[in-house]
Amino acid sequence: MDQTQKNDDFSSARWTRPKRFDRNLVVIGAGSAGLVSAYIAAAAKAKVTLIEANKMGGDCLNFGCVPSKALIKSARVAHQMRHADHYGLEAVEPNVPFSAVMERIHKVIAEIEPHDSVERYTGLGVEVLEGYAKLIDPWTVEVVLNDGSTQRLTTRSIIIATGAQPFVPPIPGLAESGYLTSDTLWERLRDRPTAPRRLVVLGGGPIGCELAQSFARLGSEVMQIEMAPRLMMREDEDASALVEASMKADGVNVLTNHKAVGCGVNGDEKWIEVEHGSVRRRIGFDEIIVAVGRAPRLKGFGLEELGIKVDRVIETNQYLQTLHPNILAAGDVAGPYQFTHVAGHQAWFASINALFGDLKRFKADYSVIPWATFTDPEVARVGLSEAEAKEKNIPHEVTRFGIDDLDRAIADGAARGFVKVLTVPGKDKILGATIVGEHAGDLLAEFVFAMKHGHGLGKILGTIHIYPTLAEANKMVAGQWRRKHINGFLLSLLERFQTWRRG
Ligand SMILES: Cc1cc2nc3c(=O)[nH]c(=O)nc-3n(C[C@H](O)[C@H](O)[C@H](O)COP(=O)(O)OP(=O)(O)OC[C@H]3O[C@@H](n4cnc5c(N)ncnc54)[C@H](O)[C@@H]3O)c2cc1C
Ligand SMILES: NC(=O)c1ccc[n+]([C@@H]2O[C@H](COP(=O)([O-])OP(=O)(O)OC[C@H]3O[C@@H](n4cnc5c(N)ncnc54)[C@H](O)[C@@H]3O)[C@@H](O)[C@H]2O)c1
Repeated sequence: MDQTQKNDDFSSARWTRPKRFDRNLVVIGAGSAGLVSAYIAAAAKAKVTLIEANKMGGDCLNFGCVPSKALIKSARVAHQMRHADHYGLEAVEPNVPFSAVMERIHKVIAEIEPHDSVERYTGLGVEVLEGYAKLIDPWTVEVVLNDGSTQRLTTRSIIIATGAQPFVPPIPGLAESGYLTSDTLWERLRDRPTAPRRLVVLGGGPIGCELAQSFARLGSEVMQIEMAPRLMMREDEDASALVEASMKADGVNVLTNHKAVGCGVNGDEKWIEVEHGSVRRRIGFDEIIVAVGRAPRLKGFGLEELGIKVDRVIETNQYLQTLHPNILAAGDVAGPYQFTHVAGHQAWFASINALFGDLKRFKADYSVIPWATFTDPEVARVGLSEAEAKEKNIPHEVTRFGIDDLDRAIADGAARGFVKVLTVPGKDKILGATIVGEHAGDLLAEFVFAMKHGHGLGKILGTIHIYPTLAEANKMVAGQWRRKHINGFLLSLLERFQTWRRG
């Protein structure tokens, strides 16, 4: 819906537009969306101010992608030590000084921090203010700086890039049980000598799965509670089944179809009550991580006062403009996806439309959006899943190659998973691809590129892939598609030709 067309009550005419502006652009939030927006604006020679209330780099660097991937790596090494006999070495039970694992995570964050730092962005020509921003009118932003002082800025355009935060469900007793979230766990568990002994992970989405598997591999007894019938509901059943089997093999006790209904503390013993059908039971734990989704940060900084709807995400049009066309939104706060690379992608549209929208606007393009969940095996997808194609009645053909048959995967002891490609019936045009397996997130790039640039499976088949690599799986699936579509008439002609040539 084009927000710029409606809601006269809050049209900009209600406020007095300054005759001139201090800045071209103010960006609120220095996470993935805000950093990229500010970077592009500075590159376009705009006077741009970036405001961050908490940590430069936002959730991805400080609480999300970076710490979780660093944790996954340590957990994977522990897993490999435990299963070293698969590679002809002696298997050993790893000794896990948990605080050292956490220290490494903080070192990794510190090593990446300079990429997103105040110094770097200042050097790029961005003015960075550390403080909390609030919209006063469609062209004025007030910042309460970390030193307690206040500053008011006037600007032609504003980008809201305030991100999202863990959603905490209203489960009775949860607050009293002292729950952890992705925002808090990296600090709260930092100095522990060992991983929590009994850990409940609430939620079976990407965060829940990545964390549950990692903690299990680092020695926790993990109970993962998911109210849906399976883990990773957004992915096809065959993909989530492989992940679930692998998590169970790692010792995660996966309880699907279980809804958390209450928590409590009896003396030193914390418990969570879960409901499965009509049966309720209590599970004791030492720590609980809540990972049941992320809610956009929408309230408390002036959006409501400007009439911008804040129900679920910031309502924007296809150009990422709110009902005030000079106020735009990007990243988790705008939806519909919650990924760092999508936040960065939206930032291009938001910043270009913010700076030049009155001359030319660009619609945010969501036609080819990839993502991966970094469980072991990884699950990566671009475009349609099989379930979505069926649900939307989209004609499609499925071609599947089992990675268990791939030379390099066999040599690496990683012979599991698949590449599944959906194509237009009778054509090689790719509608979607799902890869489950080692490095699936990296392998998917070829399909993302092909879809983005309109190349079909024929082009992938016609491309040399290095032997022996995991990437050959992409060529294999294309080869399988080709074999299904061989022209029978041509083949019989060929056979007759060869027979004739033998005399
Ligand atoms: C555990 C975990 C793992 C993840 N793993 C991945 C992954 O592997 N790959 C992936 O693509 N995505 C991953 N994500 C998602 C990814 O972190 C987010 O999609 C991404 O950080 C969104 O960026 P953003 O700029 O929209 O918001 P954020 O990174 O949340 O940045 C918003 C910033 O705005 C600031 N802010 C808010 N309000 C104000 C205000 N009024 N004034 C000033 N500043 C304000 C906040 O302090 C924050 O720093 C993960 C998330 C989590 C939690
Ligand atoms: N690798 C990645 O790219 C990556 C990794 C982590 C997070 N993320 C992003 O962060 C977003 C949020 O992830 P998430 O895993 O927190 O959320 P999610 O919404 O993807 O999954 C939450 C799960 O919790 C379940 N749930 C909700 N309430 C429950 C209850 N009371 N009891 C039991 N189960 C309950 C839901 O059924 C759902 O399956 C993701 O959608 C993704 O965009 C991305």
